Amino acid sequence: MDITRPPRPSPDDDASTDQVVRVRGLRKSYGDRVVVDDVDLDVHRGEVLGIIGTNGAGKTTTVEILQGLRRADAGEVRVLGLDPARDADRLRPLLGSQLQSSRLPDRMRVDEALHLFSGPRADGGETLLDRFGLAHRRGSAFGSMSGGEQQRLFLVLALLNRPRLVVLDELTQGLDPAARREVWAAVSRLRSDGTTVLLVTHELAEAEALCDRVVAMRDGRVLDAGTPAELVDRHAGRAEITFTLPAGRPAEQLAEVRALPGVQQVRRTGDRLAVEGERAAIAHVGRWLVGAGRVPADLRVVVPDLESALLGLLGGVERTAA
Ligand SMILES: Nc1ncnc2c1ncn2[C@@H]1O[C@H](COP(=O)(O)OP(=O)(O)OP(=O)(O)O)[C@@H](O)[C@H]1O
Repeated sequence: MDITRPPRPSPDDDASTDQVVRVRGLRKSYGDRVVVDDVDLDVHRGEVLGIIGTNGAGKTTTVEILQGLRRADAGEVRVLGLDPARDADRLRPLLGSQLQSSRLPDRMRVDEALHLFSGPRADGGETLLDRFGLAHRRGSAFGSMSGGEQQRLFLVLALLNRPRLVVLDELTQGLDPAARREVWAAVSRLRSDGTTVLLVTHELAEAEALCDRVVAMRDGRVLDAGTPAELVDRHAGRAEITFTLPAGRPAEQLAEVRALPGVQQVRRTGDRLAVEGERAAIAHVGRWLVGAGRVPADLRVVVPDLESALLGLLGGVERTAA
């Protein structure tokens, strides 16, 4: 398993006008503790970039530096061509943020919040409420809204001033599964609109569903970056397919399954097979079962996902350190 750092992009990459965020060699310490350690990050226009990783990995610190809320100790940071430390006033109107600890006064109504957060670039507050399913709540107090509605309101507020970059930090933390799905649907609408989004999350299913690319961090460092599928291919365990063999000749069937593309290991216990392999093996075993005449009732497939990829990545780091 290769957990080496991804290649550092050359300085010329900045020439692309599609680059919304460009970070090179970012460092930040609190006291003598380094919490962001030589981080490179790129966000391109129209993409949803996820930052995932362990607790205390430095994710929030990184996105707060990008927004000019904290100062870097070293490194180059450009957001929409601006240096957040020097140009915070010019940058702020171009960003839409939902921060990890966002909250509004319980008695503030939705329409009051829209008014309060409207800047000179604000546009289409009513349309946004409608799009995110909150039009009927415009007269409601914040404190009377469900967790999912509150988070969707934060999305509306983050979008109100037509930002060129939206930063979402732990958007679905503490939400129940149904509310989380509502918020995911809202973010995926942003994605299909081509909004550029930087999303910090612990929810790996969320990152997998919503992000074009993800950056995995631990202890202030980037471990790897790529599309969710690339990280799964590089670091997740194998796919596992288990089933009872269809009636026939088990020894021949076993040999056929072993020979299927992507299959790496087959264990047989009685008439039950456990097949391990690349994700492609799922398709080939499925086709073989259909060809064998009957899809077994006990067919079970465990597909490697981003969660197993992150665990594999963290495990790889530990093995390397040992
Ligand atoms: N103001 C601060 N002073 C001292 N240490 C801090 C401060 N803010 C954050 N830290 C520490 O820096 C480290 C990185 O914190 P950060 O919030 O960036 O991590 P994170 O990856 O967002 O973590 P989590 O997923 O738990 O929110 C943590 O160990 C945290 O305790």
